[in-house]
Amino acid sequence: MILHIEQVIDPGTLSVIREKLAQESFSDGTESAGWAARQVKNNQQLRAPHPLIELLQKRLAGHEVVKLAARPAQFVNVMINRYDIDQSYGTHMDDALMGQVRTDMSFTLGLTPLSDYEGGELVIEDSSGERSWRLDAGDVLLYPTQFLHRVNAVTAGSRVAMVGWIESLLREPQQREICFDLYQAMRSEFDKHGKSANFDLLSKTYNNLLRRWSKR
Ligand SMILES: O=C(O)CCC(=O)C(=O)O
Ligand SMILES: [Fe+2]
Repeated sequence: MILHIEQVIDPGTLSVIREKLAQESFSDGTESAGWAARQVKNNQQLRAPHPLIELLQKRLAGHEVVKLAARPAQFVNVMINRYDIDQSYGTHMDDALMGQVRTDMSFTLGLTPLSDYEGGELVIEDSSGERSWRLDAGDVLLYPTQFLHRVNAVTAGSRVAMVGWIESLLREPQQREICFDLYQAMRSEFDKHGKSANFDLLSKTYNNLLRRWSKR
C-alpha cells in the first residue's frame, strides 16, 4: 500500500517553514547514508533535533490517514533534505534497522511547490516496473520501506522535503492494509446504516485483528 496524501500541512505553515529554512545551513547528505547508498546520494540535509522538524513531524504524526495507514510506534531519523540542480539520489535500499528501530514505512513530505522545481521525481521500483511521484508542497508519499527507490535529478530550482521512517505497530504491509481497509468498511457501514449488526461484526473483526497483530 503506497499512499499519496495531499495537503497534510496547510499553506500558511508551509510558507513560514520555507522562509525559515532559507536561513538554515544544510550539511552534506552522505553523512547519514549507509555504506552503499552513500555512493549514489548527492544532496544536502538538515537533521534532528530541530524545531522545524519537530513541528512538521508532529503534524504528520497527528494526521488521521497517516495514523491509520502507518500505525506508528515511533518515528526515526526524520530530516529535511534538499536537492539543487543536477543533484539526485540513485537507486538504493534504506537500512532496515536505524539504531534499534525497525524501518517499516518511509515517507517524503514535499516542502517545495511543484511550480518551483523540475525533475526530482521519487521513483519506486518493484517487479512490475517503476512508478514515480512529483510531490507538491504539503503532500506526503507514504510507502513500505521494502522497495528499491531513487530520486531523479532536479533539473530546475531546488526540491526540499522532509523524509523519515516509521516503525509500525503492525509489522507486515499486508496487516496494515487489511486493518486500513477494514476500518474504511467499518466507517462506511456506520455512516450508511448506523451501529448495525454488520457494523458490530466488522468492528469485532477489526479490533481483534489489531489486537492480535499489534506489537510494541
Ligand atoms: O527525498 C526523497 O524523497 C527520498 C530520499 C531517500 O530515499 C532517502 O533519504 O533515503
Ligand atoms: Fe531512501
